[in-house]
Amino acid sequence: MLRLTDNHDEYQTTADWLMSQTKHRPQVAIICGSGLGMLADSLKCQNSFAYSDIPGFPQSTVQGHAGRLVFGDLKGKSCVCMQGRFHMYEGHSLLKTTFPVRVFKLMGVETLIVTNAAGSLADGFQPGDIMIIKDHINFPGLVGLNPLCGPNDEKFGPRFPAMSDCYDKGLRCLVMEIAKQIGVAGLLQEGVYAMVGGPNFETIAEARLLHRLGVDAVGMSTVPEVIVATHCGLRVFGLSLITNKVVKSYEDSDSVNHDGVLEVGRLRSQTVQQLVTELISRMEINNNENSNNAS
Ligand SMILES: O=P(O)(O)O[C@@H]1C[C@H](O)[C@@H](CO)O1
Ligand code: HPA
Repeated sequence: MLRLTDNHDEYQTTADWLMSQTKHRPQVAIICGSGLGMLADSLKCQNSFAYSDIPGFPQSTVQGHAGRLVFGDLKGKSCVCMQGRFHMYEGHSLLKTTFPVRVFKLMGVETLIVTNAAGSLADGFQPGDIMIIKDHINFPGLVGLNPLCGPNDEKFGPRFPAMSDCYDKGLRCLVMEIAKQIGVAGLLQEGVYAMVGGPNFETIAEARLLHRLGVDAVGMSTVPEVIVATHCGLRVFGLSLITNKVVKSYEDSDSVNHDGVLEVGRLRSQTVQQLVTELISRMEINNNENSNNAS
């Protein structure tokens, strides 16, 4: 079993170090998926840190994940943006892949926005569509690979957290509204994201299985971050950029590759950025600066 040695002090040490290096006290955290690192570009008054300079932080090894933490202001809200996330297939434990989420909680963040690149199973979805995540299936979790395995840290949350409403409904409706107002509603979908372990893409038999199980989009990340965020009481919103259709037919000669995934990220970067910027601008924040109950 992958374990899992982090303790509360390790998160606190990293949070304290960051708060000693920046004046920003973020209310919103954004995790950028493959090829979506430009989400940090809209932040004003930036302070940025290479992951390699942050005590306790894991390192990004995947192309399209720059490995930088960017603090800044966006439309009156203080934000922190991860340009690069950590994946289980890189060799990190699941708890390590979610390390920043608890650090953000200790810094006072109350809302987490997760983004990813994903392949579509749903028949009506096209590459370039943007899927609001309504729910997820945690395939690694179904066989016991869950970031919450091991001793529970009650300071963060309960032993048995509910996951039936982890993607905030109010924020999902708000993004639908925004999409209509900025004229991109035609690109928007809503659906179920499934996490698989990767790093290989799916076989055709696996793709057919996922399709039958009701998966709309599949990827290799996000779910552990959402579980840890929900466990510690963060409000969560998630977007999948559909970068490819998952091949479901033996007759189909298409095949997916990471460069193609990054290319669709570049093509849709502006629209994703617009949606996330407007969401942050319009979302309500409790302004509970550093009044979290996890410290
Ligand atoms: O970090 P995300 O989930 O956006 O990355 C996806 C899944 C793999 O890491 C990679 C495959 O192209 O993109
Ligand atoms: N499968 C899994 N992960 C992915 C895909 C895919 O087709 N596209 C982007 N990330």
